[in-house]
Amino acid sequence: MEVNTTMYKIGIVGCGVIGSFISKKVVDGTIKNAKIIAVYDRNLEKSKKLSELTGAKICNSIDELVKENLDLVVECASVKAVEEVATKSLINNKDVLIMSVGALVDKDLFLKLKKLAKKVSRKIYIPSGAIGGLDAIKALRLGEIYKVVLKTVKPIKALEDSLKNLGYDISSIKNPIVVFEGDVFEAIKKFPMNINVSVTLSIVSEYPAKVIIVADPNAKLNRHEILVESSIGKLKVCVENVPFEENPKTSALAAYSAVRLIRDLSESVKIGT
Ligand SMILES: NC(=O)C1=CN([C@@H]2O[C@H](COP(=O)(O)OP(=O)(O)OC[C@H]3O[C@@H](n4cnc5c(N)ncnc54)[C@H](OP(=O)(O)O)[C@@H]3O)[C@@H](O)[C@H]2O)C=CC1
Ligand SMILES: O=C([O-])CC(=O)C(=O)O
Repeated sequence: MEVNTTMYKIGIVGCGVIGSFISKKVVDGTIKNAKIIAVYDRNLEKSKKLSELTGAKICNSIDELVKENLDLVVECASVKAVEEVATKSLINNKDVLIMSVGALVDKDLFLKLKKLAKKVSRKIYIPSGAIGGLDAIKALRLGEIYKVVLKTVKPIKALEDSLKNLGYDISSIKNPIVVFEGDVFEAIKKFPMNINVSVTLSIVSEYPAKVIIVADPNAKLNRHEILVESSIGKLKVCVENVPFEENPKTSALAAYSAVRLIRDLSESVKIGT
C-alpha cells in the first residue's frame, strides 16, 4: 500500500516518553522509510539517550533543529514550547506535528499558525492523542453541535503535579473527587500536562468543551469519556488507557496515535472520515 519510498526525515523536540516512543518505532521499522535526523530537549541527558538510539544529531536549541534538513518536526515537549516550535518549523519549511495541543486553545495562535502553514504550503498535524472518535466528530461538525463534554478520570499520580500546583493535599484524597469542572480554557490553564485532549476535542468540534476532571485514588487507567450531541446524532466514546510507567500523566494511546499518524503519511489508502 505504500506509495512514497523516499526517506522521511524527522526532528524531535522533547525527548520524553512520547518522543522516545516515536523514535523506537522508527528504529524498529513500525514507521517505515523514516529516520530521526535531529533531536532537542532542554535536558541534554534525554537528547543524548535518543541520539544513541537513533543516531540523530543532538541540537542545542529549537533554532538549530529547524535549520536541519527535515520533512517533519514533532513537538512533544510542552504547551509552552508549541508557539516557538510550530512557528519556526513552518517558517523553515517543515511540517509540524503538535502533541501539546493545549497551546492551541489560544485561538489567535491557532489561526496564526494555520495562516502561516497555508502561506508556506506546509501541514500542521494534530493527532487524536489519548482519545478516540475524532473521525465521527469531524462529520458531526457538518451538522449543528450543541453539547461537548469530556469527563476525565485519572489516578492521583497522573494528576499529582497539577494538583500540588493548585494547592491540593494529595495524601488527603482517599476517594474519587472532582478536582475540576469548567470550560476548556480554564481546564488547560490549570492542568496543562493532563488535559490536552480537551483542546483537541474542542478544535475538532469547533465547540468549547465542558470539562470534568476526577482524581481517583483507586484508578489504574486514564479514562476519557466523551459526549457530543448534534443535529446529526449523539456520540459517546470512552477510552481506558494504560499509562506510561515512566510518565503516568501520559497514556500509551497518545504516543501510539502519533506513531500511526506518521506511519500513515506514506499510505495510499486513508480510512476514517
Ligand atoms: N495530545 C494528547 O493527547 C497528549 C498530549 N500530551 C502532551 O505531549 C507532550 C509530551 O508528553 P510526554 O512525552 O509524556 O512528556 P515528557 O515529560 O515525558 O517529555 C517532555 C520532554 O520535553 C522537555 N521539554 C519541555 N519543554 C521543553 C522546551 N520548551 N524545550 C525543550 N524541551 C522541553 C521536557 O523536559 P523537562 O523534563 O525538563 O520538563 C521533557 O524532557 C506534553 O506536553 C504532554 O502534555 C501527553 C499526552 C496526551
Ligand atoms: O494521556 C492522556 O490520557 C491525556 C493527557 O495527558 C493530555 O491530554 O494531556
